[in-house]
Amino acid sequence: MARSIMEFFTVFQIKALDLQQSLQEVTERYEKEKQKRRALHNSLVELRGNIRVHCRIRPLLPFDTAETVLVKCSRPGHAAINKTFQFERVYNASESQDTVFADVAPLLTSLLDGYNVCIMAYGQTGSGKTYTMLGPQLEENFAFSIEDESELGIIPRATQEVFRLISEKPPGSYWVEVSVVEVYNNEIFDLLAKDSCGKLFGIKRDVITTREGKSDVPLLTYETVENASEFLHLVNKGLQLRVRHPTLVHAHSSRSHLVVTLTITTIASGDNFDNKSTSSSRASSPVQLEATEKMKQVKTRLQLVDLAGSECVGMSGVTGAALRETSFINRSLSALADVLGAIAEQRPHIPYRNSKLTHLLQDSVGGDAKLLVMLCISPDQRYLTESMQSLGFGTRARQVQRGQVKKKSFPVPSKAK
Ligand SMILES: Nc1ncnc2c1ncn2[C@@H]1O[C@H](COP(=O)(O)OP(=O)(O)OP(=O)(O)O)[C@@H](O)[C@H]1O
Repeated sequence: MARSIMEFFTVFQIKALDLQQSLQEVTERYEKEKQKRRALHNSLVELRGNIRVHCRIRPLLPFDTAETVLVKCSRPGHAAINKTFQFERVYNASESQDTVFADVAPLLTSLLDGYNVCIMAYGQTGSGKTYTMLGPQLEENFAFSIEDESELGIIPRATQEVFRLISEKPPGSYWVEVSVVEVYNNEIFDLLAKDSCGKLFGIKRDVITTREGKSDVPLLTYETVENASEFLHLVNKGLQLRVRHPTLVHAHSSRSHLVVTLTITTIASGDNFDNKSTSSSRASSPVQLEATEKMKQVKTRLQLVDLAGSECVGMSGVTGAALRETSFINRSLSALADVLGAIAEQRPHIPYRNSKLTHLLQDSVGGDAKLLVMLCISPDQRYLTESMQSLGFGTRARQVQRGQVKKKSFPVPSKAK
């Protein structure tokens, strides 16, 4: 009896020790994870110039880690692959839209602090770009489902977060405008333009370079939105005009690049604008008045980009018009890679104008925006070549050294003479 009680206590002690150990392990792991998240948060807020790449992968191998992707493969008739890719963050299959967004959210704080921000999804067709940026699409049209909030992608969540952050600021100090554009067959379409009956229909627009060297789309429709649901409603309507086409790889393949832009205008308040200097430089003419009013505003831009997927024609089995679309998609994506290559090599000429996509994204890719690339990788071993290409694109993007990102601030008014 005494022996079995002793045994019981020993077992109990060991169990208690186990429990204590695993509790300690869990706490340590939790602390490590918290530190990592804090570091990621800080690095996003402090992002200065370089491009960050996060990789969303429905795994090639079960042992991809939080920062590395290991591709290891031997196929008969092919050279064996054993390659490791390093990114700022790698998401595995079990990581939710919530987790992905939690890593993106700090960029939105930067947006209201005066930085331009661009988040861009890149990857092979069917790899999850639209899912990551918008959420699951409805079958009947291109709209995304807003029923299940946990499935919402970066675009709707980012808008909710922007409006939440604005609600914490003094009323009337910010306003938000939205534009929705698709680049299809190397043409730009304004998806919020309306016909004479007020019905949305995509009007062709052009992209130009302004005298200041910025890219601009004259006559583009900007709609003012006052809350996230107005925004979602508007974007969903615009999305129904987006071109899609079934392919052998993806039944609802996007055939165009989608660029949703939120322009935030910050109105100067007593804190961020020197009222004394304004009164000393009081406007004496309409031109001067307009100039003074402009000085009281700062515009920052959040560009959210769902690129069309790179595609191997042999795999997607497209013919006719869809084949033409594929050729335009692949050409514009290689123009994007060329631009990154030229920036990386610090060439004097950056070929932005080789495609409408790069011309449109010029200010975000080469300019002063904080840029995050969400790399999406297909889980299917059949698409290994395309996955390797995407992983290579992400690696190149990380090597690009850009100029410093610039914070927009209110200009200091010159003193009146
Ligand atoms: N992480 C994920 N979890 C669950 N489902 C996903 C995930 N990523 C993608 N999917 C699903 O996979 C399918 C293809 O995804 P999606 O439409 O986002 O691909 P895509 O990269 O945008 O393709 P394309 O470039 O051809 O438009 C969709 O049905 C989508 O809901």
